[in-house]
Amino acid sequence: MAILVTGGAGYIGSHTVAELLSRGKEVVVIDNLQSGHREALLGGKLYEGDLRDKELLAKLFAENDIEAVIHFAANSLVGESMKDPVKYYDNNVYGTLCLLEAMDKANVRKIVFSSTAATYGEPEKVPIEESDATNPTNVYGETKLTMERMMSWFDKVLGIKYVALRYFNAAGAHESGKIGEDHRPESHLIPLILQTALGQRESISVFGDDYDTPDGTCIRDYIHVSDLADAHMRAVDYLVSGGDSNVFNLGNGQGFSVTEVIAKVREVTGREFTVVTSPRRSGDPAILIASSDKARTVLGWNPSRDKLDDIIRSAWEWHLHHPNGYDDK
Ligand SMILES: O=c1ccn([C@@H]2O[C@H](COP(=O)(O)OP(=O)(O)O[C@H]3O[C@H](CO)[C@H](O)[C@H](O)[C@H]3O)[C@@H](O)[C@H]2O)c(=O)[nH]1
Repeated sequence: MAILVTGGAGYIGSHTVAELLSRGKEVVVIDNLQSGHREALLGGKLYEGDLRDKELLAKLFAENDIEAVIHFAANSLVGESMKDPVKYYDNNVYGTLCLLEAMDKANVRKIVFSSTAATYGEPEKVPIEESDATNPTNVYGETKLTMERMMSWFDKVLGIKYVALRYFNAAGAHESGKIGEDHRPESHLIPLILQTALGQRESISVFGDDYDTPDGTCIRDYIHVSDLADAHMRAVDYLVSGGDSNVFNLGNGQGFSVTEVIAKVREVTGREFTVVTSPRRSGDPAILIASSDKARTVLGWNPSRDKLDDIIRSAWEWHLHHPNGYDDK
């Protein structure tokens, strides 16, 4: 039986496909290649198309014996979501509805999917636990929370079991050096600093140095993308072995400030570059740190690449050898 990976050509999706393949699993991917890259797929059977294409989904489920679904396909830019909410509700929420409808028709009743720390909004306390209040401060986070709520009703009414994985800040690249992060446009901190270290950007902007943190810059919990991929394997195994619907945070439980991340990039790359201070980016909480105790206890997840050093080293390898991302074959 196969695992269906939606959005399998994207950043976290492609690392999860690589992990599934290395474990000898049969993999089917659906991706509209809007932000994903064909070259990011190290294997599997690709259906190029959109989740909202009900005919394509029906064909995919008819042609393959799907055991469980791992659902990544979504738009995930906070800023864009505040300019174009229609796009986010349509692709993220309606796309998920189409997927759940097709799963029900095909009698596939297990789904693991990407949720986000953005479901919490401004946290009440850190580290954040899954039982803490969810008050998204942007459309992107709201659509992901809506997807979680939909899943819980599809469980109650139709018996579709789900695991929602709330990622904190995904970073790093695959150890093979073959796949890594390539967003267009890029908006994430670590790839932007690495592009600056490569000389592709004039400077890196620090968005705000007057936060209530020790050095005044925002603190985030960076987690290696391959550790995220591993958590997806565990979540599928958990559902296959009869686990009930559940929500898990995925982070390291350790926070690093923007200034600390920049210092680490200088250390790892040995390169000098210009850093400028810019105004705060709207909607950025000062500190986001996960409690991942639940994932550790219930899923047996133990992120091994838990040092910022490993994350930045692997990302630097990818950027050095693919300065133009997947355009460099
Ligand atoms: O040029 C930059 C880019 C980012 N930052 C700062 O670096 C930190 C990390 O920013 P990212 O954009 O890399 O990540 P976010 O924490 O904003 O976003 C992450 O969490 C979000 C939810 O909170 C979404 O899930 C998103 O996809 C995910 O990358 C933030 O404090 C941000 O202000 C800068 O100082 N300069």
